[in-house]
Amino acid sequence: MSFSKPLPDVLPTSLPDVASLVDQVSDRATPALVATGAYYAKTQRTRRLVYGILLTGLSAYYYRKYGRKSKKLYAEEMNTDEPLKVDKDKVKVAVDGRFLRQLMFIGKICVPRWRSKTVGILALHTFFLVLRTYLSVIVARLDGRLVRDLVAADGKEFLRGLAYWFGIAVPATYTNSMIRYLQSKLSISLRTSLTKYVHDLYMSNNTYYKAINLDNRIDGADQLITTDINRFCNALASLYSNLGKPVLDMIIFNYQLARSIGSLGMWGLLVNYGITATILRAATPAFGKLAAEEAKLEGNFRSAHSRLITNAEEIAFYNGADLEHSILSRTYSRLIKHINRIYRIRIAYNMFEDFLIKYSWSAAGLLIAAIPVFFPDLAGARAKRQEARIAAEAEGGARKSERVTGSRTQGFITNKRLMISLADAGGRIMYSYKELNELAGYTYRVYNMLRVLQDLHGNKYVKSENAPQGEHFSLEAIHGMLQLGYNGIKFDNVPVATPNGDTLLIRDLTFTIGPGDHLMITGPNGAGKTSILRLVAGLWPLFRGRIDRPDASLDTIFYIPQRPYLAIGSLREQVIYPHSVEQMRACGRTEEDLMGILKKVYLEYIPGREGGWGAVKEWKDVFSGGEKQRMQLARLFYHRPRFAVLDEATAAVSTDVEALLYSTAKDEGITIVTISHRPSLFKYHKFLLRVGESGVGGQADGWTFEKIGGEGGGFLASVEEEIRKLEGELGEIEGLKERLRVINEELKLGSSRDVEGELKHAKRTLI
Ligand SMILES: Nc1ncnc2c1ncn2[C@@H]1O[C@H](COP(=O)(O)OP(=O)(O)OP(=O)(O)O)[C@@H](O)[C@H]1O
Repeated sequence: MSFSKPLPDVLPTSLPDVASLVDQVSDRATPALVATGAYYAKTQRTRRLVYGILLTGLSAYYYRKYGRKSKKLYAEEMNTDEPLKVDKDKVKVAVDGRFLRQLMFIGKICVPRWRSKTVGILALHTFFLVLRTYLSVIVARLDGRLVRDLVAADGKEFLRGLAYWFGIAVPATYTNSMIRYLQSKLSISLRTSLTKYVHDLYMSNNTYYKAINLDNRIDGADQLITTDINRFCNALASLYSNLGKPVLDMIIFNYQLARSIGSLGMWGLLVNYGITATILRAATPAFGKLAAEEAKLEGNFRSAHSRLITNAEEIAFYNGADLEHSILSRTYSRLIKHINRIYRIRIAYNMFEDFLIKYSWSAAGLLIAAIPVFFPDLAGARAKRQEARIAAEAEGGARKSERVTGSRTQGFITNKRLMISLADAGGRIMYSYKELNELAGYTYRVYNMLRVLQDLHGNKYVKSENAPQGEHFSLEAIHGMLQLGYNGIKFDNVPVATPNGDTLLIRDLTFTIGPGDHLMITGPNGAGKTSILRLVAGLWPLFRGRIDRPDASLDTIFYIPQRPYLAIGSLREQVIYPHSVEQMRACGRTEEDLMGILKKVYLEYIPGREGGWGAVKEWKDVFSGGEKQRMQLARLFYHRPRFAVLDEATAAVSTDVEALLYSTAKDEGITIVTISHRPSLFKYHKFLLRVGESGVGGQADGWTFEKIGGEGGGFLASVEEEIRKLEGELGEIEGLKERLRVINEELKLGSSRDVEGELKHAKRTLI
């Protein structure tokens, strides 16, 4: 469609490249792992052969499970050429291949290129994470040394160790606070990229309108954009440090430990991790799904409140507080019930997790740290070297045993501290699994939102599952053409149908108006009058036919909708909407000009009453219904378009303002298209389009287009019809009068004078 604005350049146009990246990595990783296994098998001892086979087997297993399978499984879903199908009843969230692919898709939007601020923050963050791990190793060693000197009662060395301890505290604390700071910066940076991208999509090509009116795949876009993106970014940034740091810790500490506790101890540790991870994975409840559900319920609760604020006056007039109260309570209790369920699930899970990670791991850690003490032959290279050195240096006897004890104490304390850090790191990785699950939930929601917004931006829709059968048109087959640049409005065989294509409102509409051809559109409620404008504005899909219309700029065509809209901002901005103050100044318009415009619509008292042009208020609550409509007319005179489309825009203004509006508009060379039921407006127009007439097969999808006052007496015919209608209604009054008189006589309630009074009143009301 010619309205289209190109998609932002960061848009991943298709996903297969991401998917193939995953595949390439997996394809390369597997042979590399196989080769590593083979290397171990060939060059080392039998024990390493077993490790090699184990490693190869494991990697092949995981690749088959999550790599290839996920590619096939999710190929259709991840294909951005096809609109995304969202099953709202069945939330599919888990830490699996689909999650990784969705995360990569979003990641590409957050970090579109390597030379970006986010990558800089990430690099700095990584640097501090590595530094912290390095400092932890130094602290562990220092701890061992301090205890050794304490046991040996070596005061001088002990004090020196203490000095080092304080020396390390400064970079260590700085590193810790930098990590926290960079984590927040990372989250903000991710959020900024995502929000900017979403705003670009949402606010162009009428995507925001389509998301609400034409497609029901996402609920509560506001909640998704304001809250879910934020949660996603926080979860992702915290996961990076919560997962990145412990993973790094594990590698470095394991390496350090291997040098002390020997490879048996190391493999003991790895087996311990493997078993724990498998048990936890199997036992972890579906936290991702629960988080996605929670976010949805939060959204419902929030939107119930937003609706109340938006419609406060209407609800108050209806006295609808009780019903609205029950709606609010219901949405809140649904949310709380769900949150309570999550908490209950967490009690058992946390107990299990703590037992497994804190207690069983500590016991395993103590056992492993004791290996060099009880089985010196199985100890690591460093421990053996140290023992040998002591043996060579010591003269023997008591002196040797003292030094051996000191060394063992130092080794044990260092190992214990490393084990504690390792257990902590391992624990955090395991705990992160829960966070990872929650991240999967937010990823699912954000991914769906992004994909649906991209679809809508590119006019790709998915028909509702509940759409009635036998519909006339399909959102998946839009063949119409909307052409800009025409000096008039021209419809050529355009069917006006509801967006889901199930109702044909007007059959093959064809008419043309040019400059000065003021058009009035009339017809019964729901016949499709406003829908004609929706098609002209490009809001609804044009299934077939062709529409030619002026360019989309404000000085060519201007719409005044049925429900007046008042924007956030000053009084000045209400008149010039959607211009900004800068645009107004650039056009050379002043406040005096604005005052002249307000005079035309009899609103010149407003700036004085409201405190000047700069006053900022909630204007929808400040203006009366008629004032709101007159403000809309003021906008029309400010923009002076070539064509103005008024949808019941004068229903609440008095007839004198109405008359002035039409004569002023015509004086200013504005061609008017009016939607109205009121025959009194006929006289201002040149053409009349009636919709909702009897059409093919007696359906109300017919229409007539005629010249008012032209040949065939279209206008006169309509006036005569109106007179006939009024006479019919008056005839009914005569009948009622007679009936009332008879009843009054029967009831002996007196003369018909009071009845006549009633009737006079009724007549006055009618006229
Ligand atoms: N987003 C939508 N999706 C599906 N149907 C819609 C949508 N918006 C409006 N409709 C339906 O389209 C039909 C025509 O609506 P339209 O607003 O064009 O009527 P109208 O002739 O302007 O009525 P009125 O005189 O009451 O303003 C109505 O039946 C309405 O329910």
